[in-house]
Amino acid sequence: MQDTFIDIKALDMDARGVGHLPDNEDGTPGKVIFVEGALPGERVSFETLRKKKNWESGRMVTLARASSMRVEPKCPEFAHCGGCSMQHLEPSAQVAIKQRVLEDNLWHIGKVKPETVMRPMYGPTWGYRYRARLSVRYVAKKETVLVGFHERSSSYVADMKDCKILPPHVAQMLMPLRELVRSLSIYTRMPQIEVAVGEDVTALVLRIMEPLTAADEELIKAFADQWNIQWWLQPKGPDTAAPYYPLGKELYYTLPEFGIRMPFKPTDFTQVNHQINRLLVHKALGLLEVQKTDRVADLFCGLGNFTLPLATQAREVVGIEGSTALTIRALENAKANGLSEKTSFSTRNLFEVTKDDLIALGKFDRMLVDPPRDGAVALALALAELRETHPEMMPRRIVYVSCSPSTLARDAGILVHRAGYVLKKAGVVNMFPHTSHVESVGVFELPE
Ligand SMILES: C[S@@+](CC[C@H](N)C(=O)[O-])C[C@H]1O[C@@H](n2cnc3c(N)ncnc32)[C@H](O)[C@@H]1O
Ligand code: SF4
Repeated sequence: MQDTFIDIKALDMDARGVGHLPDNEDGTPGKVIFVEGALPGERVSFETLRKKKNWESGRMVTLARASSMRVEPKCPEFAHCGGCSMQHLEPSAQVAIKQRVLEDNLWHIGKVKPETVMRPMYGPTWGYRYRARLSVRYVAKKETVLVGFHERSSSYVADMKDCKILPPHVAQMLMPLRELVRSLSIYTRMPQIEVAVGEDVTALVLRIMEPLTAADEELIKAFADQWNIQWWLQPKGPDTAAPYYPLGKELYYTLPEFGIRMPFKPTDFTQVNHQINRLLVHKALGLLEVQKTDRVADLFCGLGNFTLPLATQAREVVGIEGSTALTIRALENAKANGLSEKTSFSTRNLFEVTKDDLIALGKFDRMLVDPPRDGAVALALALAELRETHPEMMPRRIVYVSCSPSTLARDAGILVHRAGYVLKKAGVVNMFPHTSHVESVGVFELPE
């Protein structure tokens, strides 16, 4: 059978090329086709993997016309590993596409346009992933253990011998980790290893479903000595993770611009890379235009990543977070950095925050919001209601840091069309190069 060729017009959120089959004989448009590995501007043939009434998805077979933006993927695992989806696209074109995704979402979902689209923020392009969850699987057929990310659209673990987005010292450990796991008595009972890189130490959290034997303990201690890492053991949920060997090392990152040092646990939420985090904090605080006399809210504050730097500039900062463990860490970190007097923290489910809660919290001059993927719809609605009854209590400026352009767009729609804010600026942060994750920032202001 002859291959069907199509022209690729766009890229979808999973970095698949999007094209159409030719129009049908009755004049109706041909099916939409999503092609893995194809880029906008290219002409490709494809092999179908899924077929639905209105669309098909598949994999590129022949590249008849290549995009000028196509580059050779740096990682040999790229073809099968699900960790990256855009390595075949020139890095600046990846960012341009993410910016388009952000603007399209803001317009189509939120019906808003920023007054200014900010220049993208760049961090390191390779070796940036300081936090990662690696899956561990024993493959009986091959008599081997795999340690790595999942394969593309599958639950299998990729046969990942190297990785270009993990820091080189972590990537170098991938093969030795396979050997280590295989040599342990419980090699079928350890489903994952979490990695967290601090400034002085790299922690590996070993999820164990059965206790280690004395011989296992010797082996993993020798590994820690050889690779200069700290083992943590996690027998059950994330709260059970505890340092194991060697003890006395502390995982932390710093924000030198603000003289802040942040200890953290490897299972805590921290931004993916310390360098880009420094830029993000610098940029977000600049956009918030904090004044010395301001009372500021940091919502979804985690361990205080924005709260503590804010406290060096504002009169008072109130951090609110859903996880008790992180709230406690934020309190400890404020104390360790001499910022307790200017900060307070509490645990609250912000997915249920109401107008009355906002009134009870008191007036904030500015607000930093950094929610998980679900966004902050309850907050946006609460602010819209506040406008009706207590407009004097609304924060003048909001900086919204987002890891999901669609929920940012939804919340931006509410903030602009119902709460009366203006979307002054929006832009992307290239926090996750080569993946389809889009990190972005929006700046909202009340008109004078
Ligand atoms: C993207 S992280 C930001 C953390 C922090 N701002 C930082 O930069 O490290 C989102 C935070 O929201 C918290 N969170 C998730 N669901 C929440 C909820 N329903 N209410 C309050 N906080 C929540 C998470 O625990 C996490 O700390
Ligand atoms: S996640 Fe690592 S191993 Fe997988 S494709 Fe990306 S760079 Fe390669």
